[in-house]
Amino acid sequence: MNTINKPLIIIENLCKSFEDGDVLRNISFTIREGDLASIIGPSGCGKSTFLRCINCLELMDSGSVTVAGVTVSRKPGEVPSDEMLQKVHELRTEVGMVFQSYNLFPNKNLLQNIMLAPMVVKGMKKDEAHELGMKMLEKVGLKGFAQKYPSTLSGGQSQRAAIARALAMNPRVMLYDEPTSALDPELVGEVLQVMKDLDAEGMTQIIVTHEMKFAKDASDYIIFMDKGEIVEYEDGDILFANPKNDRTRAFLRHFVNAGVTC
Ligand SMILES: Nc1ncnc2c1ncn2[C@@H]1O[C@H](COP(=O)(O)OP(=O)(O)OP(=O)(O)O)[C@@H](O)[C@H]1O
Repeated sequence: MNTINKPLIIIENLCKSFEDGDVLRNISFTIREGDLASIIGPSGCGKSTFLRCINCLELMDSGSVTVAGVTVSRKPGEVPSDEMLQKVHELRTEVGMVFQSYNLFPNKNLLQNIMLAPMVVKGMKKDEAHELGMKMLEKVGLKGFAQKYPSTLSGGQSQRAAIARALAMNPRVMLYDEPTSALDPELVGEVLQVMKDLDAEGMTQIIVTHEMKFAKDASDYIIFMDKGEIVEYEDGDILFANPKNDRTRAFLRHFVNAGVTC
């Protein structure tokens, strides 16, 4: 953790509902450049929705998200304008996302999987994309796997390839939605190690995870969510309650009464 780094992701008053009710309730939070934040919380509390709203895969109902200086902002009831959708597009180019299911193209080898988006989306030349693809595979420890097809890989190798593919778009931020949940226990460590390596290189990362030990050991922040709110968060060894949240006010009072300054 580097406390002098500047904010890279600023989330303000983020709200999102689906037919069954409110899923994100007025979330505000800031993540500094280079930090690794883990989001934990009970099933259905809104972790994935929160992550998906950060890169506007789900457009918020209201509030704003700023990533690397690009802001998408929406007032309650506002119909998305072309300008807003342009901002969504800009913001999404700053963010790479990795899912529980690796979503690799089965009919392409690993190198082709990684080369595709830089060539199609960014118009990169084939030679350059090839060089980039090899570099990304090396970064995740899969240099010798360039010609392999997804069906021949373990889950851990597939997930590392999915990370390499996201990295090839040169994002400022990486988001991971339960990246190790589908893996056999012995394969979890190799994927978490890639995130630790990226952290050491200064990549800003947010991970929704059930890996408590990883969250505790590797994160700069742990964000605890419950019922669509951040109820508390841990920054280094200090646990902060969310002062806007009724359920955590009592918690905060407990700290103040105990003489701890939050
Ligand atoms: N696209 C959607 N349409 C309708 N409801 C949705 C949609 N996405 C999420 N939800 C609902 O929003 C709530 C929060 O879901 P979300 O996946 O964000 O929770 P989560 O904390 O990530 O859960 P889990 O740990 O089980 O993955 C759930 O009730 C879910 O059914």
